[in-house]
Amino acid sequence: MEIATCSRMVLCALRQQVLRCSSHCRTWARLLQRQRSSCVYSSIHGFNQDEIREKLQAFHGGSIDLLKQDSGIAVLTINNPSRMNAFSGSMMIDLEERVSQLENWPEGKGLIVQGAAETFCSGSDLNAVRAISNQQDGMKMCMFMQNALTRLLRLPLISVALVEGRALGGGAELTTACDFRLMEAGSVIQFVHKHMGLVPGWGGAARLVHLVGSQNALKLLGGAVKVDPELGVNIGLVDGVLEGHQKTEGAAPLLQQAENWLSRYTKGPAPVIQAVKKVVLSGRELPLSEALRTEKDIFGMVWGAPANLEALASKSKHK
Ligand SMILES: CCC(=O)SCCNC(=O)CCNC(=O)[C@H](O)C(C)(C)COP(=O)(O)OP(=O)(O)OC[C@H]1O[C@@H](n2cnc3c(N)ncnc32)[C@H](O)[C@@H]1OP(=O)(O)O
Repeated sequence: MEIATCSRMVLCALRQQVLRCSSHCRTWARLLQRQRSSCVYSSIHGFNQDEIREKLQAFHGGSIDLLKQDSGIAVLTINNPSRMNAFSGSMMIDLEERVSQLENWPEGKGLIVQGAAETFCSGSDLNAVRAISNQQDGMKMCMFMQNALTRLLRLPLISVALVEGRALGGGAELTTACDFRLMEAGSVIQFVHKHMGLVPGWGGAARLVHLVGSQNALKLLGGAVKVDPELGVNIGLVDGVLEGHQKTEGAAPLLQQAENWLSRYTKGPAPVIQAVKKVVLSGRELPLSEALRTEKDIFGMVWGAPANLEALASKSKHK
């Protein structure tokens, strides 16, 4: 083949590659924009993020810790052991910041949300709740947490709440902002809101109805039912039960068990795992026509991409 013809072909292939890349970039940008604008509340709802952050900052204590691992699985730890991992105001801000970090993690595939010191989370810090018991501040805190937890659930990562000990009130709501829930034998999830003269406000009721149906949700909220692992599995709230590592001799540490459980869904390249989460998320949340269009966009990003080309070249069989 003539050198000129050969160079023309290379140039043509390069141009196609550039066009393809810029089209992918535009699709990514559009999807990311969709994800960002997917906060439930913004200024048009009278929500002022800076104002509520300033208020929440006054109630400090504890932290939300993020560990991003080379495996592509991150661990988010609710860390306030002296208050059974209750959420102080500053922890709510921390949570929002950690979610932002996870939204910008190209290598990410999975997320485990756990509590420190062998319990999950006892909900809002009751000291903060008492201090902001006026209706306006309560609503602002509720909007802030709904935004943060909605973004948590919409991360392009497959997420698991690892429930050890107790998940109460807002802690129970937090478990519903993950794709899956694993419970240690002997642990409890309880929407205790009714006993506090409340209903869920962090989006937990809406998500619970999606997970277990309105009949079961009504029972759990109306009766402030203690959900043990057996009941959780029976009603579809819980996806797996882990051996209590302290009570069962030879059992692996809980976090290790959770990572093993999750790894069957996170095996493979990050762009493919993220695409899997995105198509499921759009199917879960969008009206059918919009979900189908989003699925097409996401499909366009994996079609002909390295993982797809590699699989085609290896002539893999699915026996
Ligand atoms: C969004 C709406 C919400 O989340 S409303 C909040 C719902 N949560 C609650 O009402 C939990 C109330 N706490 C409890 O029922 C018990 O403390 C539980 C979690 C069952 C633990 O009991 P127990 O093992 O006996 O420990 P304990 O009561 O001595 O607690 C240890 C220390 O932790 C504290 N703690 C616990 N939960 C919270 C909380 N949500 N806010 C603030 N502090 C909390 C306790 O007060 C106790 O502190 P201290 O040792 O007395 O200083």
